[in-house]
Amino acid sequence: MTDDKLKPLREQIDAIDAQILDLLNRRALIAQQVGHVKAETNAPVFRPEREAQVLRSVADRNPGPLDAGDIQTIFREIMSSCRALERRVNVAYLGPVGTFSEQAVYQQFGHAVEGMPCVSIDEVFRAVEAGTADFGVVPLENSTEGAINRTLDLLLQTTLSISGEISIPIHHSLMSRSGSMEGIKRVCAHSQALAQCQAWLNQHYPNIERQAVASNGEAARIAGDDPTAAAIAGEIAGKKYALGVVQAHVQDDPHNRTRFVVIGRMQPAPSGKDHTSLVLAVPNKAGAVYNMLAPLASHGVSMTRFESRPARMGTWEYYFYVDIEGHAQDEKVATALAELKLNAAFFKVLGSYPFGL
Ligand SMILES: O=C(O)C(=O)C[C@]1(C(=O)O)C=C[C@@H](O)C=C1
Repeated sequence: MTDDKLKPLREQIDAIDAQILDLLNRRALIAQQVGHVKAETNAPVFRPEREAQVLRSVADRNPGPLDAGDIQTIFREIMSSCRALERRVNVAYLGPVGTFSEQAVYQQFGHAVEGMPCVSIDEVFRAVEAGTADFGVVPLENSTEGAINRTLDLLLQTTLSISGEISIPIHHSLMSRSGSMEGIKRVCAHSQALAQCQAWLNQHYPNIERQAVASNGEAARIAGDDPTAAAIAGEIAGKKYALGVVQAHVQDDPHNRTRFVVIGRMQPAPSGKDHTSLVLAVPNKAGAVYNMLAPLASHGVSMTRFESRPARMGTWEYYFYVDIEGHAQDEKVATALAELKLNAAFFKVLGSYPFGL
């Protein structure tokens, strides 16, 4: 009975799938032509501003019933596969596989990329600077724990630019081989993850040793090998090492998120909705920070983030990491930046890039 009703509906789905298949391949053929044009001029294959515009436009035009976010996920993968026909880009990230950094790579580039897990944030920068990887993805800040200082320090020194941002919800799970805490003597995780779960751990397992390891992926690997170790990590990492979930969502803040940035040698053109990241320093005198930022207000440029970091050596006391709305090529931003530069003892534009989706 049910099958009788399903048959004509499935026939309609089959017919539509044939059309989708045809259209996808027609799109891919055009992307291949784009690839040839780019190859002639050595132009970059990955164009974050164009991808952001396509994703915004499909979400805006989406009539439903499919969810706009789901439509974007589908189109991100379509563009990823089309891009891979032009050339498959390599993306270095803080490994091992199964970490939130890897998830951030796929959220930005789709799955048709070559992921290159690296052992440290330094290694990610080195791989991109040396040209071994086209892009890198590094964590910049966590909503509970604040800035990732190593990333800030390396952004100051590097010749690379920020070409994208990605925000990922961070849900930590406590996991072990058996899926229980019986016989568990230590809980392993990255120090940031231990910090993000400390109230929960204090309440539930105050007497179990906590061990900081290089990454949550590494913690999951350890727990996969050692029946007396549990790991705090994302469930993707847990699945990779066949761990059972003792308790999901053990992070203290349910809205915990990490913001990642994409680093590379290219500088995206304006997409219409962009952020620009800067590093500034001012001479150490009263009112200097206030004066430094005055051009932003006077030209109507909004500041979305302000972070200070000790300079450690040299003439200035602090570096200020500032994010603003807009692209460095937008007229009012360009004017404000030119004025900022005049007042600053140190001034570096880290990059302009599309708003994270
Ligand atoms: O428009 C381009 O430059 C393309 O290469 C096409 C395309 C796409 O599939 O839409 C693929 C890769 C780029 O990152 C942007 C868009």
